[in-house]
Amino acid sequence: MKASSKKMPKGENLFIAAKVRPCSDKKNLRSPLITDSENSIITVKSTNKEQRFHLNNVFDENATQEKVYDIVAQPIVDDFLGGINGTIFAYGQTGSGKTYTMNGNKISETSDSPTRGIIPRSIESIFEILNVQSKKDPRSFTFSVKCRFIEIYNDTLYDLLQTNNAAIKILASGEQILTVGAAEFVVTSVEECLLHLRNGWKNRKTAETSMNRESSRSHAIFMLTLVTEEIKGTFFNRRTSCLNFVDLAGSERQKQTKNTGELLKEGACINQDLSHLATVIRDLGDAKKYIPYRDRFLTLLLRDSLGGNSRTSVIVTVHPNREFVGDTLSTLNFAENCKKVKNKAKLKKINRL
Ligand SMILES: Nc1ncnc2c1ncn2[C@@H]1O[C@H](COP(=O)(O)OP(=O)(O)OP(=O)(O)O)[C@@H](O)[C@H]1O
Repeated sequence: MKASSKKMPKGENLFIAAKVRPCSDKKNLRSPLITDSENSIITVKSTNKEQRFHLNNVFDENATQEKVYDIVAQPIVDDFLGGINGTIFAYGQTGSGKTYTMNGNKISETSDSPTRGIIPRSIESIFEILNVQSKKDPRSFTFSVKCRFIEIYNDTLYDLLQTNNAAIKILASGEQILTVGAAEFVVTSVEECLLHLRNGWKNRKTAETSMNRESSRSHAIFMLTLVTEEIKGTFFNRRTSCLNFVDLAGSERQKQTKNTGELLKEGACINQDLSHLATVIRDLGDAKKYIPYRDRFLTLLLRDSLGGNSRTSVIVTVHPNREFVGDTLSTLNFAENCKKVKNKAKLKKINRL
């Protein structure tokens, strides 16, 4: 299988898209956002100025989940099948549609549901392509897919696939980032993989806040590892690649959320992680020599996805309501900084028989 970069610009830069969710308040029709999807520009009108952001893609509030998948995720999935690591992550303020974009409208949606998100669509595409290849050539092509699912909650890592939701450790060993103690399951079909995804999602920490009825209180990372073995003439080709789907918790302003107690503590931890992520992205954009990945679990886990051996797509989600214009600007500035980050995705070498 060949790695390809269909629809994604050649080169190593991160692919950055913005998505506007539908307005939550029908009376609030004076949205400060103007989307020009044809030219991939989003403009924010605040009190007395206009700020334009030119990204790789801009999806307006009518964009379908299928379109978002085709542009943001399919090229990364194709490369993953060809042996190249990939990451797709969603970033944005609380309630702006990250979980909707990554997973869908509900935890379990059927395979014909138009609202299913990037993760189930990617899983379907991966197994469809692998099964076609292995049926065509069962003696010379074999594959194995494994999945893990972890969350970072209040500065601790948990395994979402273990019923006791066990705490796990993260270790940086040379080029590798290891999640020690995380369960890893072999999955042989779309259904099996989706079952783990849904079970893990149910274990994820969420809570009702004033901004979102089911707000994620943790960063969730669903990880797939693929090993393919192919014999071509006198060549034996073994490739390993990882694909991470990251649904970050949303940034939140205490003034707006009015959270107290545990929710306030969680919010502070989420904001610290996101602020450190923004620092790492800025430092990478400025080509600094030392990047402080190790200072937070989130950035350590994403080390390869940001400035490392991976192809990465970032989808920033924004709310069209005027009251959130400050958060929208902050999210789009984050997107603007991501544009400067360069990755160095590598394909492992072919071994001769
Ligand atoms: N494109 C969309 N179309 C229809 N509904 C949407 C869309 N995007 C988001 N929503 C709805 O908006 C609400 C908030 O979305 P979601 O939970 O995905 O936000 P979030 O960014 O993940 O929030 P948090 O950071 O608080 O977890 C949900 O009820 C979701 O169904």
